[in-house]
Amino acid sequence: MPSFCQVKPKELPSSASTRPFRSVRGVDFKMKTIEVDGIKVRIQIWDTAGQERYQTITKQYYRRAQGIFLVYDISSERSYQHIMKWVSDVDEYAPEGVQKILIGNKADEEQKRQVGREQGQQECSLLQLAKEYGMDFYETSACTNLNIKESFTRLTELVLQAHRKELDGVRTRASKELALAELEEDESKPEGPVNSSKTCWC
Ligand SMILES: Nc1nc2c(ncn2[C@@H]2O[C@H](COP(=O)(O)OP(=O)(O)OP(=O)(O)O)[C@@H](O)[C@H]2O)c(=O)[nH]1
Repeated sequence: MPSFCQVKPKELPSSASTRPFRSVRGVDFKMKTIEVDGIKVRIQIWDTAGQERYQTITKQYYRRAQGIFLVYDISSERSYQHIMKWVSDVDEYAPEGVQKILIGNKADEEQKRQVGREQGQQECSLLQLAKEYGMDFYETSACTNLNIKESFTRLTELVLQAHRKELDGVRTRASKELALAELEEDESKPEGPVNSSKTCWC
């Protein structure tokens, strides 16, 4: 197993089309095209820095997010404990319907593992956390490509599903409002036949 890795952790496999990262302070940006259910989807990936000093900037990026990966390092108990903080930040700053996936990265570092895949029934066990917040969970490795494509595809699927539900909701509301407006219009019309001699100009 390599002790270091040249691959950026949130990168997708090279099979997807890419543009280089544009580095802003504390935030990296990348675009990818991936295929979900036979549909080509272009996604924007904002990789925000974890360090405290970038928090003011990075929090501003939560607002327009449709999907969020909460990433910890399986070889760092500390990074796992920080997940609760990320979760509360997401609750506070991200839009309500944002889709979330919990990621335990560096799965190739098995010999250094500090965070168990399943930590029994303990209150803050990994799966409990994922369940509590309704999140899917993957262990990934940017070194071996484990679950990288799968997790991006899943998050994209979740975002698309949520988007469809929202559109359906808008459509249903719009058609109900239209039906109501038509009903009101009908009710406001005078009853009985219209006097043609008064309305006809010919
Ligand atoms: N072994 C292993 N190393 C990894 C993996 N992913 C990232 N690394 C290494 O971990 C280190 C930190 O990676 P970064 O990409 O800077 O991590 P980050 O979470 O974006 O860090 P911040 O932006 O500072 O929050 C680098 O040395 C990477 O090569 C992985 O899956 N396995």
